Amino acid sequence: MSGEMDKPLISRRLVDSDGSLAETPSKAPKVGILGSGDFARSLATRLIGSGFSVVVGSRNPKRTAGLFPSSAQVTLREEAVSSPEVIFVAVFREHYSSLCDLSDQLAGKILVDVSNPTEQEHLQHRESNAEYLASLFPTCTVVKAFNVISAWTLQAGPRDGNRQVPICSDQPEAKRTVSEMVHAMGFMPVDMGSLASAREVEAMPLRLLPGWKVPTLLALGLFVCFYAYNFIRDVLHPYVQHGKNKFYKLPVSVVNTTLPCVAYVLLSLVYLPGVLAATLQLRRGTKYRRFPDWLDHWLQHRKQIGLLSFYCAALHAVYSFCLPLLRSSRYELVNLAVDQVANKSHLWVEEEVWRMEIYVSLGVLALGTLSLLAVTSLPSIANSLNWREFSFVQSTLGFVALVLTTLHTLTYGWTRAFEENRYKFYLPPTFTLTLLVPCVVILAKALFLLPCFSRRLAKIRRGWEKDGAIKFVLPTDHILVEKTSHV
Ligand SMILES: Cc1cc2nc3c(=O)[nH]c(=O)nc-3n(C[C@H](O)[C@H](O)[C@H](O)COP(=O)(O)OP(=O)(O)OC[C@H]3O[C@@H](n4cnc5c(N)ncnc54)[C@H](O)[C@@H]3O)c2cc1C
Ligand SMILES: NC(=O)C1=CN([C@@H]2O[C@H](COP(=O)(O)OP(=O)(O)OC[C@H]3O[C@@H](n4cnc5c(N)ncnc54)[C@H](OP(=O)(O)O)[C@@H]3O)[C@@H](O)[C@H]2O)C=CC1
Ligand code: HEM
Ligand SMILES: [Cu+2]
Ligand SMILES: [Fe+3]
Repeated sequence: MSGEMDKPLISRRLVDSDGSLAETPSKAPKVGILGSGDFARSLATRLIGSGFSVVVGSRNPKRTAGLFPSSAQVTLREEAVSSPEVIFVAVFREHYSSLCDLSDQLAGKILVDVSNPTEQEHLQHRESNAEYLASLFPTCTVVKAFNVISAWTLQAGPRDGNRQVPICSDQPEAKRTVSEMVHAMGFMPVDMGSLASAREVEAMPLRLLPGWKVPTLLALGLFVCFYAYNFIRDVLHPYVQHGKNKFYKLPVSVVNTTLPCVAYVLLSLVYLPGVLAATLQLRRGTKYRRFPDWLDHWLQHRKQIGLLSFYCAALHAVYSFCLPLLRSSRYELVNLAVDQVANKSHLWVEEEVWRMEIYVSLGVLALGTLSLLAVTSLPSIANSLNWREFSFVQSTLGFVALVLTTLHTLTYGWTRAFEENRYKFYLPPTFTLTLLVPCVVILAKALFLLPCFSRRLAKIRRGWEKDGAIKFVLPTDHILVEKTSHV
């Protein structure tokens, strides 16, 4: 623990309440830590690096002292808590009660609860760890902070990973003191209100990409269905009907027929809810009524569905570039050449050449357009665009990508939908199935461009209502209002 870590991040300075940097008194403020585990060690190192002086309270200071930076004072718990005003409690919830012996010395001080419950603990206790700590020490002020920062991030400094530290407490003054410390350590304090929010703050590290669950399951479901369908058509059918072994197609060929279908269907599912919402608004003649829950949810998950579509499309492009490299395709090419030499024929089907040149070009253009959408969905880029620019890329260019993909698929499919020998076990070629939803979306969008519809829709979206005067009806369910999507 040398070098970088010893250098103060914001040396001997503290952040003033108004956010400006102010000189601290020449004596470094003293901070206490109870516990000598992984978190306590990282915290002590970071605090010292940020210009604080640290005193650690351990049940066994002799054993643990060697693990801390030399400038940290490691001592018995009773001794450690006597002078600092702010004391971090870096022990697990089940050991909080062991601190009760110290309650006299702790009276009037600020206790910072950094603990994280396990998922099971979180479900088991209705009361958050911080509130439990507050109930054990009624004479102290408890502040919840730092639980979302891992010991590792504390060690490595705030350059990588999450910089935000949610803070809550019932005492604004204590919250401000801890916020200033968070700031001085190079992190961003985020005020989460009173200690009643502690349960929510403690749930944060338990989350694993919640907005992605349904879209990911949807993509996986589509993948499995299309893969099975393509397997039956491209592998099982030749095997059963003609005794041909085409199992070599499983890793690349079948995957590369499946991925683009998933990408295409997902892309159309990004634009379908907007069409459904517009249809509902047209039918109801007002925008002041909530959409049904399923539609609302769907509208809110479009970003994730779109990014998954982009991911599958990008994989499809890479797989497609690899096709000529495959041994199977080289053998087929050589066999074809041998056949031609034997028959002295010259193979150049003009229509096939044009078809492929066009569909590959359209595919590349579609992927290029989708990349723009993906890039603008990065928060740093989205923040630099105004609302109109963002909606132009997301709504207009996204729709252009859907049209380009449809043309790509149509030129790829060409007349195959009408050739009888393309129907394996009476199953139509895969691309015909994927065209259904996108074509509905494109037709509906075209329909909404007709003056009669577009004018009415524009009026409705400006607040006009079918029944005459503009009415502003507050939804009965106030809590849900903020989460409601508006199209
Ligand atoms: C790769 C990729 C990345 C994506 N990233 C994001 C992302 O970062 N964030 C995100 O939200 N979505 C993202 N999406 C999803 C999608 O692009 C957006 O949700 C997009 O805005 C949907 O467009 P839409 O036209 O269907 O719907 P909307 O833009 O919701 O509009 C629906 C219709 O209503 C019209 N309309 C909307 N508001 C008004 C109004 N006030 N007055 C008049 N008419 C109106 C529009 O012109 C449109 O015809 C992404 C998609 C993809 C493929
Ligand atoms: N590790 C991490 O990345 C993060 C940890 N946290 C939280 O920090 C707290 C500490 O975690 P961590 O440092 O990883 O855990 P450790 O197990 O490494 O350390 C816990 C400390 O608690 C003390 N302790 C252990 N048993 C008892 C006991 N029976 N009675 C009293 N004190 C005891 C010990 O200190 P001593 O022997 O000196 O008394 C020990 O060093 C937890 O609440 C955790 O949720 C929060 C965010 C991230
Ligand atoms: C660099 C970009 C792209 C290239 C080079 C490309 C190339 C190809 C190729 C070679 C095929 C034929 C695959 C086969 O022989 O089985 C194909 C089919 C297809 N592609 Fe693309 N593509 C691109 C982008 C896209 C994008 C962005 C989408 C959709 C979002 C897409 C959707 C499809 C679909 C649906 C099919 C038909 C699959 C089938 O039913 O067999 N492609 N593409
Ligand atoms: Cu959902
Ligand atoms: Fe959700």
